Amino acid sequence: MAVTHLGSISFSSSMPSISSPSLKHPFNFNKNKPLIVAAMSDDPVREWILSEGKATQIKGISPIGGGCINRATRYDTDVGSFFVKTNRSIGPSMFEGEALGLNAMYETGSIRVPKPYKVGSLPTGGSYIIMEFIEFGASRGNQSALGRKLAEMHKAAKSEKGFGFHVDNTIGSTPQINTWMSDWVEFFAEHRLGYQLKMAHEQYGDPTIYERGQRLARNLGPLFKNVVIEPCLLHGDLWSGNMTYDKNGEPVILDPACYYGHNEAEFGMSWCAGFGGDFYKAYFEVMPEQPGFEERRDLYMLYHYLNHYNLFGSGYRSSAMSIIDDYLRMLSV
Ligand SMILES: Nc1ncnc2c1ncn2[C@@H]1O[C@H](COP(=O)(O)OP(=O)(O)OP(=O)(O)O)[C@@H](O)[C@H]1O
Repeated sequence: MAVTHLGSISFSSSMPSISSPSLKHPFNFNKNKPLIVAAMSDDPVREWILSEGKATQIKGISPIGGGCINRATRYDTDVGSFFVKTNRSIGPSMFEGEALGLNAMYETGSIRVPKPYKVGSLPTGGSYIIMEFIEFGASRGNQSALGRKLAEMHKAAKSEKGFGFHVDNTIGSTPQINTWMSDWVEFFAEHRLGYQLKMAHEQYGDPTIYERGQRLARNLGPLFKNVVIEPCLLHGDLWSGNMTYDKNGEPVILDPACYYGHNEAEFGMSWCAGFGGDFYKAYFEVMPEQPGFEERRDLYMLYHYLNHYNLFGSGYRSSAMSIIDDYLRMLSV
């Protein structure tokens, strides 16, 4: 099994090495001392919890429902609980992307996110991620706190590399390309809209949405007039299933598809996020609304509608198509 070092966090995996200088290992893993894994343990999750996790006893293991893609489990130990997700068929790259995203958000010290501890391969194939277990309270809570803390995260984490992320990750189970680019409009046109449009064309043989969508993607410029766009750290998949509150009522965000992008792109899933007036008011107090925000709302939703079309089929096609047609009319292209 190859060993990947991500700055000072270490993930055992078969993936090539990637680096992210901001990452820190929760248990003071010594980055100068490579982790040598002679043979893969039969149960690497248990092994990690009982070694680097510092537990001496696992008191209980229980399944957690709610996720669609992975199996989620709670491990209760004498040093507290751990949250573990496993995937029986996909290698560790998906969880590495999740861990890098969680860690980047965690490091901002703004909104609460579970701290990632470990990613690795399973001996039977597949992969796992171990992270901090968070005791949840109500699933709906203070919207102002959510808006303010999300904006604080956007404000705190800026990228010097431009728009993109350290690794490609997934949005749902669709690949999300995060190759760094210096221009946001080009990034969004190519890696967000362009990628999904190509997928729809290949998957469904849908030249209409492809051609009209590409025409829109080539003509986005006027929608960004007089806007200063900084690469902010985005959760990337912020809908109600990925937001909750801890038992103290603090907002928590989970299961990210992080990248550095235009902050407004964070609202692309707002059609199933339940953001209300209090949320936006608090958000804009920290990250002021920019000119043309309302005109760009649908554009950012389009990416996610296209992704839903690609993931779940034709039920989402008409939403995507009508957004594209409206913009083509508005922009006269
Ligand atoms: N750190 C955590 N601590 C406690 N419970 C968690 C934690 N992270 C997630 N959960 C719970 O576990 C469930 C499954 O997690 P998650 O949604 O991340 O799974 P997934 O299969 O990767 O996601 P999805 O299929 O929704 O994309 C969630 O509904 C959530 O309630």
